[in-house]
Amino acid sequence: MLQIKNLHAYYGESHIIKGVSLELNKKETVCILGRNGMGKTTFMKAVIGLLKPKEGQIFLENEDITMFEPFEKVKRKIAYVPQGREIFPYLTVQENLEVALEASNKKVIPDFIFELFPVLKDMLNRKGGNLSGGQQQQLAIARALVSDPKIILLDEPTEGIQPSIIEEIAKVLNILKKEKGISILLTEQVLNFALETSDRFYIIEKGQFVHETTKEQADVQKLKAFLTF
Ligand SMILES: Nc1ncnc2c1ncn2[C@@H]1O[C@H](COP(=O)(O)OP(=O)(O)OP(=O)(O)O)[C@@H](O)[C@H]1O
Repeated sequence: MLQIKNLHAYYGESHIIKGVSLELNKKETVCILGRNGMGKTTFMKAVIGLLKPKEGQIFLENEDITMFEPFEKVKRKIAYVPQGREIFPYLTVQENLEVALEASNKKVIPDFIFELFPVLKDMLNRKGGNLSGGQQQQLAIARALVSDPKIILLDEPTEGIQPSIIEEIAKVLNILKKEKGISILLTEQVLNFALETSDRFYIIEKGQFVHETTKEQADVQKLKAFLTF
């Protein structure tokens, strides 16, 4: 459903993403694994349109969306959860979710969001900035779900989060895929989380994919070696 072909992205003159291609199918979770600074965030920014690719193409169900602005991609049901969450710290949980509501055509926050993240229901009046890192990540995913996406892009969702909440987030991602039919493209450094959630893996090094495998065929030791210095 999402096809990325020979994508190149730059910061000014710095060539960061160097000809990356991948396919994300319906009801599939694909994970890009890589160490710090290998280009995961840059790749995600290029896919959602915060950074315009210099070369290559992105197709959503055969429509070329390469140069679309992020809001146009959101309209086409692609949601993005950035690294660091970027929730509004001075708005309450409810207000954070309502901001996303304004951008969608819904009037109320769908109930299933609170079924997935009961903790958010208990904290509706709490300021986003007063939540733990894990709760903020849950809020960020919840906010992405308000727009009823077909595809979710998640940039390092486990970063700075305690293990029990990582486990909860893994469960939610699996529910979203299996029960809601959402396709997920994520970046990670935490291999266990990736193995729990993802069907296929790409290893990124210096802006290029250097290894690709399905979960069934994955050599876990090899994946681990790519992630350690
Ligand atoms: N705004 C920027 N301007 C110039 N270079 C940048 C910018 N942001 C990142 N880079 C460089 O691009 C390269 C890839 O960075 P990127 O943030 O995409 O990596 P990453 O794999 O997401 O790492 P991390 O896990 O640390 O976020 C790094 O060499 C980084 O220094």
